Amino acid sequence: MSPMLTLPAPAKLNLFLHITGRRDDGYHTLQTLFQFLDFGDSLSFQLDSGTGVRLSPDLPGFDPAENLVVKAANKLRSYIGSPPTGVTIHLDKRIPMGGGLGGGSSDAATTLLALNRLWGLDLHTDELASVGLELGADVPVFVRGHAAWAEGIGEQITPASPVEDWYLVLIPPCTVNTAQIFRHERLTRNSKPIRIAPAFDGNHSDYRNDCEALVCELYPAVEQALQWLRSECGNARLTGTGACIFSRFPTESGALAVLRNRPSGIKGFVAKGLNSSPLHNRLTELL
Ligand SMILES: C[C@@](CO)(OP(=O)(O)O)[C@H](O)COP(=O)(O)OP(=O)(O)OC[C@H]1O[C@@H](n2ccc(N)nc2=O)[C@H](O)[C@@H]1O
Ligand SMILES: Nc1ncnc2c1ncn2[C@@H]1O[C@H](COP(=O)(O)OP(=O)(O)O)[C@@H](O)[C@H]1O
Repeated sequence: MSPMLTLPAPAKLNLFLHITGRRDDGYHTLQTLFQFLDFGDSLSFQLDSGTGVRLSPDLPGFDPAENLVVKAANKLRSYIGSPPTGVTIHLDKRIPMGGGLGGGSSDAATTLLALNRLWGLDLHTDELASVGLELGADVPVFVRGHAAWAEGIGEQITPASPVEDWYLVLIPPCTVNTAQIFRHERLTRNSKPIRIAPAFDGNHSDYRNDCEALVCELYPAVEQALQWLRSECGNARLTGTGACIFSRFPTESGALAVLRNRPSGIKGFVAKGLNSSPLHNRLTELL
């Protein structure tokens, strides 16, 4: 039996998200600031003597073939032509699905980096990021492993260093469909492009999430949670296309105090913002 490699797949926040246009292929141009969280999924990888990709456990009501972990492993297998071995993967899922926390994309990135290491492929990060982009617009930022400004459809990435504050993340009891939000006629798509500033951290009322108004209109649970969080601590914002919302705090204890007070029926957690991905930190430790 080969040794097992266990790696983290961190969640992300979009500290702001401006939509600046729509391309002919329907994808949207945006400007966003990504930061990782010290909260996420965990994946374990073990090579085996087979040729296929096996994933456990099944996510309830979800076709395993559609899991981005399996898709990432298969995409890498076709990219290299002849996979050296099979692999068995265990996914410990903690990031809420469809929450705007990037769990699927992060799981995919962790799978690409793990198999690059275990199969001894030595593919460059640029190559892994372009394989990842075919799986989703957010995968490259997780592959590169640094907090970043993203432009284009999310694939043009510039490393950034926003303040590593504490965040309270609330999980309203609903799942938002990203494609539904992007195809909606009432989504605003005309934010004026801003210039990237190295010290900028999105913590300003001029910066917002352009999906927020529409998501609140379509998902009252998100609007209620946002109103509550704003009444408690002033700042609160949607991440990605939701449904999760977050508020920033200078201390962990401040965030935990508001979490304890949350309305019944809403889950949440407190986590620290990280500019360096725990996945990359772990891979470096293992070198
Ligand atoms: C907008 C973000 C911000 O982080 O939202 P979240 O998904 O995290 O909430 C992401 O870039 C989303 O990335 P991801 O979830 O990987 O999206 P994809 O699978 O690539 O695309 C899902 C659907 O969203 C639309 N889409 C996505 C990204 C983009 N820049 N323009 C789009 O119009 C497309 O209709 C696409 O079919
Ligand atoms: N391993 C995975 N974890 C989460 N979602 C996945 C996974 N594989 C495929 N998906 C699909 O990707 C969608 C987006 O998931 P996720 O990345 O967690 O949220 P978001 O894009 O809102 O940040 C899910 O609703 C689900 O249909």
